[in-house]
Amino acid sequence: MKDPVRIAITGGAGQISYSLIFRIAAGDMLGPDQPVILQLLEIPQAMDALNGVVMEVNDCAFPLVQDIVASDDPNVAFKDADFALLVGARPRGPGMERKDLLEANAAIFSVQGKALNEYASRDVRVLVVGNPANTNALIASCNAPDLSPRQFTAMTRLDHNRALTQLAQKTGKRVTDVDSMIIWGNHSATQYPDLAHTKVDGKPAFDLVERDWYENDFIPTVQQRGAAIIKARGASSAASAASSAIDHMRDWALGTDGVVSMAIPSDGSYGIAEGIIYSYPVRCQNGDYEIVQGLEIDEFSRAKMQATEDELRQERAAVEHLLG
Ligand SMILES: NC(=O)c1ccc[n+]([C@@H]2O[C@H](COP(=O)([O-])OP(=O)(O)OC[C@H]3O[C@@H](n4cnc5c(N)ncnc54)[C@H](O)[C@@H]3O)[C@@H](O)[C@H]2O)c1
Ligand SMILES: O=C(O)C[C@H](O)C(=O)O
Repeated sequence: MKDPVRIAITGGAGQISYSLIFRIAAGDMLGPDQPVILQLLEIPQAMDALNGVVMEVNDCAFPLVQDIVASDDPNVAFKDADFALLVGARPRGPGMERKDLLEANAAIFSVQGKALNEYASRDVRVLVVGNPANTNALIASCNAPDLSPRQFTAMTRLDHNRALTQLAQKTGKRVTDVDSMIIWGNHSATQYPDLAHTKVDGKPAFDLVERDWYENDFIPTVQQRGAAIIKARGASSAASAASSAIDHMRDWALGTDGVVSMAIPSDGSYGIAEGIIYSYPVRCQNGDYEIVQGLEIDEFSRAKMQATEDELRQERAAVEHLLG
């Protein structure tokens, strides 16, 4: 049996965690031969609810779970963490944009960045799910100067997965037939789901779908999917967010043949200047990710990539005081 890894999950009593924790405990993230120690963080007012979640995890008798730590202290929850899934934050309600949460949630990520810097494993991989995820990840990273910025990522995998299904359904194929889906930019309504490089069953997506569907149906549907779910469910996406968080971490840690979307520190690739957490197409191997390079960008794509970059720069400007 392998040595256990420590997985910190914040917002342990929330909606997303109610799916996420159990799937990680079952081995969906790191495989059926990887024991885990779960380190769950909540705010003091939610500790009773968190203890209820711990009771349920125990009652599942998951063979992979070696220990569970439940705490309201980030320094305890992040101690020696190999993976940190930062989910705990306020969700938006109807009529709000994700950036409206910036003020309420930003402070959480500066505190947690400092705690990760001080207490987590030096190799910790961090995924920010709490919204606005890209800018919260930037805040956490800037408050963790002893860790590499590359260790801080934000989740656009849910957008990626949404886009896969939209295209598969439109073309009458399966999601596994779709290759090189790309989400560029922010996990927000300005994100750019790009089909210019996507293939379905080996054929360019643009040979199979109308331009009108792409511009006026596919792009807005993916951009607005979170709001559509809030309208339908009366609460923001939870099980699908948990599933995508697992996909993101699994591919990062264990690798994947395909192209996936991850929001990562911009490094100048594709003309996106440094200083923001921007979603790029990446390939994951040997526990690391690399941006897919060399894709041709036409004028339509360039304008959309620029718009979402502009929004991220505005979000950054609004939290400059928290960037350390
Ligand atoms: N990136 C994405 O694709 C994506 C998808 C879905 C939801 N989200 C976001 O994820 C976040 C969580 O969503 P949810 O539906 O689970 O919300 P929720 O309100 O059900 O749960 C959030 C939990 O976080 C806890 N929390 C708040 N502050 C905390 C802190 N400082 N430390 C630890 N825990 C804290 C709360 O007590 C609560 O239990 C929201 O911001 C939501 O918008 C992101
Ligand atoms: O849309 C939201 O506010 C929740 C989440 O970010 C989503 O995309 O479902």
